[in-house]
Amino acid sequence: MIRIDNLTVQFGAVRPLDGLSAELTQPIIGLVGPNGAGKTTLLNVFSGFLTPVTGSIELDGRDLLPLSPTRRVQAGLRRTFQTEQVADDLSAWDNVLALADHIDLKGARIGDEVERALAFTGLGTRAQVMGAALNLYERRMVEIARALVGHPRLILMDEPGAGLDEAEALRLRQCILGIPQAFGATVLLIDHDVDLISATCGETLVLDFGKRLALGPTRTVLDDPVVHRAYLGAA
Ligand SMILES: Nc1ncnc2c1ncn2[C@@H]1O[C@H](COP(=O)(O)OP(=O)(O)OP(=O)(O)O)[C@@H](O)[C@H]1O
Repeated sequence: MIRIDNLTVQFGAVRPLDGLSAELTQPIIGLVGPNGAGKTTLLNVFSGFLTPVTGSIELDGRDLLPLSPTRRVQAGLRRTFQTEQVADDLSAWDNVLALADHIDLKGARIGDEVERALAFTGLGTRAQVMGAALNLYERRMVEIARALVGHPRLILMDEPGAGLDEAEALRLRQCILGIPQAFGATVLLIDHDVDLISATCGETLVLDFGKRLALGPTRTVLDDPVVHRAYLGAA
């Protein structure tokens, strides 16, 4: 369970998040809104890249914001990025293993976890391929595999579907859908692909100008005329 309370981020006169509060309880949660609504800013606050001027975030009852970014990783917070962070000169295996630098898993156990994460994301046979030789879809899956290592509790995904073709988007969808059961983690998913959000997210939070425009079951939220006007009509 994620509890966001009165979160405000300010850059000069701009407030990318403005008094945002929300309780999120589903295993897969959508985060949508028009360009500039504050979605990535919210992920940056979760990760510790940004400090809000007010507010708090609790993950399963634990106050997240006082923790350093590294402690957040140890507490089970994971993230994939809009521009994927895969090192070209490391194999898929070593790219995933890199997360071990931030967690307490050592030796054989970390190897087992890397293997499981790569197999789950369909990269089992690509483990020794260098990052530079992986295609866009495979690089996205490496990012997701990295997020699955070391008992994740909350995985933040920033537009994992961007630039994928239809078949790849479908495989991504199946992967995301399987994460809560296979790894016991919640997924908070930003994407402009409404089909991906609809197919995966039990609930969806809609931001507009840094404020909460809607929150509820995904179908209800996406059918809301206010959401349509602010977001879907403009998408
Ligand atoms: N470092 C910064 N300094 C000043 N303004 C910023 C900074 N980062 C973000 N903003 C502003 O905050 C607002 C929210 O940006 P954010 O990237 O969170 O939106 P978003 O919903 O993720 O958009 P998109 O869908 O385009 O990725 C925008 O108006 C943006 O210009």
